[in-house]
Amino acid sequence: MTAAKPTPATPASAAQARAQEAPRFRRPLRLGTRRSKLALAQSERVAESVRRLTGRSVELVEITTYGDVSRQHLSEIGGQGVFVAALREAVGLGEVDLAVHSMKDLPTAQPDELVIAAVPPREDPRDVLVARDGRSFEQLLAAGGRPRVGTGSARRACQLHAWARSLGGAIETVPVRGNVDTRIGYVHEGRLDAVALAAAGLSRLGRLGEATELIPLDAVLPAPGQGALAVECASSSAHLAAQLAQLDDPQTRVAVTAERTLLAALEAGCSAPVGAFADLHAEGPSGADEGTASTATEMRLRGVVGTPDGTALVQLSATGPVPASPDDAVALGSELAEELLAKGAAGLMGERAL
Ligand SMILES: NCc1[nH]cc(CCC(=O)O)c1CC(=O)O
Repeated sequence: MTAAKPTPATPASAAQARAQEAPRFRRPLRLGTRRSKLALAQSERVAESVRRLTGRSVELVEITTYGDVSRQHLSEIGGQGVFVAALREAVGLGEVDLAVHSMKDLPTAQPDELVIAAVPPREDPRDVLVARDGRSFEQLLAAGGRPRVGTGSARRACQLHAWARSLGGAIETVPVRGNVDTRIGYVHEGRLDAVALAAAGLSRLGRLGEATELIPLDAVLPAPGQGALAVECASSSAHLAAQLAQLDDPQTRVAVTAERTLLAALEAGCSAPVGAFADLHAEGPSGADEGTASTATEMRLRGVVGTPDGTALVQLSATGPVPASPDDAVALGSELAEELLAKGAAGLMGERAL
């Protein structure tokens, strides 16, 4: 600390300055959230960023969604969209000012009255395994029998079966749902040999250390948008949207835009076995450097579609210059979707068990 100086007449921080510029915005912002630990963790993290950026207080408003109370299997009640619908409704009705969604749970159709004001920097997009006795996937397979792997996701089931086969083994996938504790509990209770989860979810709960393996992207592609968040507000809240835009990471936005375009173009239901991942990298042979924000020149979009038993699977990739705007990312997503459809993707999705 330097010696005390006379207190300046101007506000001490940029945030306070902004708050003073717009006194009518000083009531607390209401951020609608689901009540699960994961939703609360990611909502609180975004709330903290919004407080820092705007100097406004932000309060969390818990909203119970049908998906939280129903014990039905997700594919029967309409997939992850059920979690999002109630939050979107609350934003649309002005009951809350904004909502934070896991991007992968967000339906690809964007309602006119809502806008994704920010897509913050993405976390690790990969899936992980939490396996018994700290075992790797290969070790589980080597133990013989058919290890029981819990997942409620057709995408994960499809690719995990295919991965096991590529290693000369076989697994049994067991549908599970419930929160992270419940799922991991099945492994500790000995009911399952492993469960597959999103790294980002565990990480946001501070539990990534419980993962026994980060599943390589070459084995299992994540759900479109996995690891990313969407900060949504009413389209009519232009001032708020402009403030929230400061949380936006353009690279994450173009990547998830490409992935979600692929999903939409495949006309896939949200429980369909579609994986997609776009990464930005420096030009050159595939597998070259990851490419940082400044050096990336290309974006590669990978997509996979298959049957839940993993016996049929189409995986392709498309590479283009780093999109200058989300619209350019749409082009790459559409192109890859067309190629996947030409290779029979529609037939594979049609075969999925409902
Ligand atoms: N399916 C529910 C869901 N929605 C978002 C995440 C994790 C966070 C993310 O992917 O961004 C999870 C849990 C999981 O799939 O393990």
